[in-house]
Amino acid sequence: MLKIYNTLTRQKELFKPRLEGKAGLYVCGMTVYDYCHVGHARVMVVFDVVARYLRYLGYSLTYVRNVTDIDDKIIQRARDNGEDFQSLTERFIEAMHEDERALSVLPPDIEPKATQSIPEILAMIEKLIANGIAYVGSNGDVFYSVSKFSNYGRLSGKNLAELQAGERVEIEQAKQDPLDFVLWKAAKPGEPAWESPWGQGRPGWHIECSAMSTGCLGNHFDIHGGGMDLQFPHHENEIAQSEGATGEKFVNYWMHNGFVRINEEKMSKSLGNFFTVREVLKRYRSEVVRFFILTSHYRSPLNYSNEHLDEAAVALTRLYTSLRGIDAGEFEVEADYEARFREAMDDDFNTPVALSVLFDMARELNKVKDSDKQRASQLAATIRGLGGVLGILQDDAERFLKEGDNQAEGLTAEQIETLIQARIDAKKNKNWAEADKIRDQLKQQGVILEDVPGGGTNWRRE
Ligand SMILES: Nc1ncnc2c1ncn2[C@@H]1O[C@H](COP(=O)(O)OP(=O)(O)OP(=O)(O)O)[C@@H](O)[C@H]1O
Ligand SMILES: [Zn+2]
Repeated sequence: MLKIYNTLTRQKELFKPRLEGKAGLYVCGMTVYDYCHVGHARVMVVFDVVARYLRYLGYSLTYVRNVTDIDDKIIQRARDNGEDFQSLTERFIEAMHEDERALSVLPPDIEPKATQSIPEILAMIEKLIANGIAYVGSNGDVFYSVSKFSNYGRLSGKNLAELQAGERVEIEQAKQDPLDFVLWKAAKPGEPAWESPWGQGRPGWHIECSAMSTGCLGNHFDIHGGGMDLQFPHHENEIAQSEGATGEKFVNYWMHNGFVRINEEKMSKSLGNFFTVREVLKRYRSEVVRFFILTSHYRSPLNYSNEHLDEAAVALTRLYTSLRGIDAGEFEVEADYEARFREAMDDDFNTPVALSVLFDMARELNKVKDSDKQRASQLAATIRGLGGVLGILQDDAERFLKEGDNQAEGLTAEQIETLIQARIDAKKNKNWAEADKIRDQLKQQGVILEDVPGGGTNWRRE
């Protein structure tokens, strides 16, 4: 029986769908003004596995992941580029779809865009005003009145009094209360805008998701997901808006994935510490990247590093090596291993444990390969069958293993020079540990450093 960790109740709960045999899943998707980084890839892959597993369990699933295609950062980037915002967002939506295909992420059933959901958004804001929960501010923006929603703060475990105490004296006079958030922004000159009862403007970020999710899945649906940074305020505000407008419960299970981190920090566009999916795919095969993401439980942090990706490549190669030369034939998935795999996945989608079951199978397969062809084929069929639930191990083993050799490109000269410079800087700062670490890292990549007497560093490939 599937159990899901529900952020709302802070415990694992048995998954009971609202409607027998059916499930609805909504995930907050990308704000499309740049290429997807590995953090975004994690959202895509994690919820792709959730969707695949729900379907494998027999649920008829509707999976919705939105696209935020209008917001401040989009407007700013389009302005910087001197292009209109649609040409910017179209380009990055296409790039996102390419990344998704590369990572074997199956497209969601519905991919609503904010700019195409304006009527639903307006209807919800009007409902909130009619219910006395939203108001038009003195600047023409429409705000949500947080104090009118008694459950505010439940998801993120904050209470109103605490939040209010944390707010500094209001700077924005248009609001009645500092905690109130914007539902509709009045247009400034030259900004993209839509007609509304409150004049030209555009939707706030939170209302988009309330309108798109309920529009696609109904007022009350099963699962809502996104990165853990979205718990507050985004998802808190979604609950307040949706429940405030419909009077019904909004979502039964809230799922949040942990961050992809670099050196203990969230990988993010704003911090500038990110690797785009396409950069990473130049060095690692897409299946390795997908596998890497699955090696960690979705709620745990996932530390991005070349070493971890190299480890993922080695591990995946081990699985493919076990499959080499074995014809899976017509065999069905073997019941005992499948039960163990399911037990892992039923436990809040525990992919690292599910992968360990695949490794156990590979070990047995290696043992019986020469002695028991029948058992070997059955195991191969099981590895491939269960691997498919995770979206891995569907390639031809021979091809995967051969490609592996060609792809070991190593670091580019530019990357090597950058690391050498970082090592020189570390030494200047007497940070010997860091300097040694860089030397070792380069050595692992087959690059040998030779310090020149009197300063400077030469390098060569092993
Ligand atoms: N480093 C990360 N690890 C895991 N999930 C992430 C990471 N960064 C963003 N996400 C998630 O990706 C989804 C899309 O987010 P969005 O496009 O709004 O990016 P963002 O959070 O603004 O990214 P950034 O922080 O890089 O600017 C959200 O569900 C968000 O929580
Ligand atoms: Zn959202």
